[in-house]
Amino acid sequence: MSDPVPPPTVSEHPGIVERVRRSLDRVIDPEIRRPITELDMVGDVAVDGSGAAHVAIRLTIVGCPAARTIENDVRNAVAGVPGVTATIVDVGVMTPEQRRALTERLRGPGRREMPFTSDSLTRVIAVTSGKGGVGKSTVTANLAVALAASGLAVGLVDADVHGFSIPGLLGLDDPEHAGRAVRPTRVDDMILPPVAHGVKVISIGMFVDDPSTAVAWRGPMLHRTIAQFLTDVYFGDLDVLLLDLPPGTGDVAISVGQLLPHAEVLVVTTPQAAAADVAERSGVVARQTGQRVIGVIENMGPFVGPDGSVIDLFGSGGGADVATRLSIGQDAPVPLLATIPLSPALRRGGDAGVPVVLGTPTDTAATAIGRLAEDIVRLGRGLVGRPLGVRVR
Ligand SMILES: Nc1ncnc2c1ncn2[C@@H]1O[C@H](COP(=O)(O)OP(=O)(O)OP(=O)(O)O)[C@@H](O)[C@H]1O
Repeated sequence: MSDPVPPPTVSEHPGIVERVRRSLDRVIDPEIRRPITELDMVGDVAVDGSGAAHVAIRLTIVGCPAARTIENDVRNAVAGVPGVTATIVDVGVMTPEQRRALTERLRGPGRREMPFTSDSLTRVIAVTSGKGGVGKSTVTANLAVALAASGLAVGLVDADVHGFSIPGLLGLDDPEHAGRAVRPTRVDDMILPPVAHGVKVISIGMFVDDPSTAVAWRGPMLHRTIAQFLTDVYFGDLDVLLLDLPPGTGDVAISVGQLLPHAEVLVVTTPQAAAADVAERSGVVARQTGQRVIGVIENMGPFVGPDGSVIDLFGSGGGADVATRLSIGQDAPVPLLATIPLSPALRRGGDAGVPVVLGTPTDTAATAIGRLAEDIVRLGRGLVGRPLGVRVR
């Protein structure tokens, strides 16, 4: 669609068109997370004799889900420019050439490559567990949100293909289709990850109509999917990319090990001795692919009731035990980074799609996860001579 021919600029406010344009620097595309002026989404801008500003906006695709937000933000930004009496926004769509130019600019020209190499400034942290149901996804979702709340640019890949739960935990359910996650926006072959609580999220659950579909996938298909998540999804510049792996030592863990051999690994376990045995195995497999286990998280630890009574459902000591065992064979000891207690608020927050670190930040599980996030930032990559990879914006 071509931009409308602008009316003449009013003369009694010299430079007003430039000021209107500059005000649009503050309008951020909610999916790409960059100013619309940088994304060539602003077409002609003019101000007519009555002081009405005419702004042409080019959306990436027809039916862009962010259209309403962008239009409102444009109105608000332009309304603040002295001399502007009204704002008329003409919303159009980019031409295929403009769209191609945009995707090339964001991703670089030519063949798409995996941006998360060992040279990249993004810290890649894979979260694994031995057994299912130990709260790995709940902890990962909360950790991602806590890191984002501290000012970091955070991405989260839900690689738990057989039991994807991240969209639900972060409130990314499709309001129109019960049991389905929201669909990501596609700009040509570039996928824009939905953003929840400041975290850019991608999950297999966003691509399947029937949640049981993914369960049937074999190794090569899973590998291609994870590889595609890492190359075709536009995460932009991230400080931290978290991956929620499926429990155990299956195909996905091995693929992630091959695709991201420099990833740091967090192992989640419960205090139970039986869980500790299998948790250790996932850490060992991660290490075999070259990844480094940076810590153990013990989840579902003792719950202290309001009357001070302690409910010790899963016993104790599992986390410390895994940390000790994984320390053997690593040049530095593996720390037990956090003990997160059993917490009804943590469970409720997950069910409601509002992570406890935001919904009930004073809850003991929330404070434990908050400290975990701080420790992870403080630990940096932990490798001497490597860039820290963490940048507070
Ligand atoms: N500390 C906790 N206190 C109370 N409930 C918890 C806690 N951690 C997790 N849960 C609950 O336990 C259940 C399992 O959690 P979650 O789905 O995160 O586990 P998981 O390890 O990712 O499982 P899987 O890998 O098999 O998908 C959820 O209902 C979650 O709300």
